[in-house]
Amino acid sequence: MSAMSQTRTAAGPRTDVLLDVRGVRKVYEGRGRSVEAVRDLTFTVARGDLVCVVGPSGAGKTTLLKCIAGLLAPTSGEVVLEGESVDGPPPGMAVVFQEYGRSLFPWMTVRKNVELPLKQKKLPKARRAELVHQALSAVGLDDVHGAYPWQLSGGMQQRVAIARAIAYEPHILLMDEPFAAVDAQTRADLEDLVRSLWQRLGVTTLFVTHDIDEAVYLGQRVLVLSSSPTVVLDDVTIDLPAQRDQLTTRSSTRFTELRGHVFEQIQRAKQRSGASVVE
Ligand SMILES: Nc1ncnc2c1ncn2[C@@H]1O[C@H](COP(=O)(O)OP(=O)(O)OP(=O)(O)O)[C@@H](O)[C@H]1O
Repeated sequence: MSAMSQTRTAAGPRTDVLLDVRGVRKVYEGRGRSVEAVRDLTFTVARGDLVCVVGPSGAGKTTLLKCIAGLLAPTSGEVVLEGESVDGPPPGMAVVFQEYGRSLFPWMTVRKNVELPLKQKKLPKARRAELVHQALSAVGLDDVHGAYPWQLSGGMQQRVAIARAIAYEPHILLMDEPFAAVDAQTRADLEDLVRSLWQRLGVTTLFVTHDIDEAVYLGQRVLVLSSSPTVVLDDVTIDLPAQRDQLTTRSSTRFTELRGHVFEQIQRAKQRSGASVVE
C-alpha cells in the first residue's frame, strides 16, 4: 500500500464492523478447466460506510459481490455479515444491479414492484404503503406509482430499483455497476441521489464500479482490486468534504490527486493479465 492509502486497521481493531470479507477465493469449475476469478480478498466495512470497489474489467468485482450477497458460494474463505456467516441471501441486504430492465417486473406497476419485497417480509399493508410512498418520494418519483416500468426512461427505472432497495430498509445496500447503462447526465444525477440517500438514511453501502471518477466522487473509501491474482491492491481513504457536488468536487485539486492515484493503481493492475486458468 502507498503513502496515500490508509489501512482501516491502522487505528486499531474496528469495533463496529458490519461486513467482514475473510480470505474469499472463488474458482469457477468448468469442463476440464478451472478459472480462479478471485484469489484472496480480505477487507471489512464498518456500519454506515460508503465503500466503492473499483478494478479492471474481469478483476472479479461481480464475483465478489455475488459471494457477499450469498448468491455464490466462495471456494474458500468466508463472508460474515453482522456476525453471521453468509451462506445464502441474508435478510438484511438489498442489491441493485446494472440491468434495471431485467430486475423490475414489467407486468407490475412501479408501486407493486417496490412493494413486492415488503410483502415477502410480511409487513402489514399500511406499513408497506407508507414505505413505498416514502421510498418513491426519496428518489423523486412521486408521480409514477401507477406507471409500468416500460413506460419510464432508463434513469427512472433505475430510480425505481433504488426505491425498492431502500424501502426494504436494508442494513447493507450492494450496488453492482448500477449506472453503467444510463447516459452521462442521468448518471451524474443518480450518483448525487446515492450520496444524498446515504447521508439521509445512513445505510451502509458497497458500490462496485469500473469508473474511477465515480468511485472517488461517491466513496468514503475506495478499494482497488488487482487482477490475476485478484487481491485488494489498495484501500484509499477519500478525504474530500462530505458535501460534494459534480462541479466543485470534480474540479478540486484533491479530487484530481485521488483520481490520479487510483488511476495509477488500476494501470498497475491492468499490466497483469485476466483471471488465471489454474488447471
Ligand atoms: N460462471 C463463470 N464461469 C467461468 N468463469 C467465470 C464465470 N463468471 C465469471 N467468470 C470469469 O471470472 C473472471 C471475473 O469475472 P467477474 O464478472 O467477476 O469480473 P468483473 O470484475 O465484474 O468484470 P467486469 O468489470 O468486466 O464486469 C472473468 O475472467 C470471468 O470470465
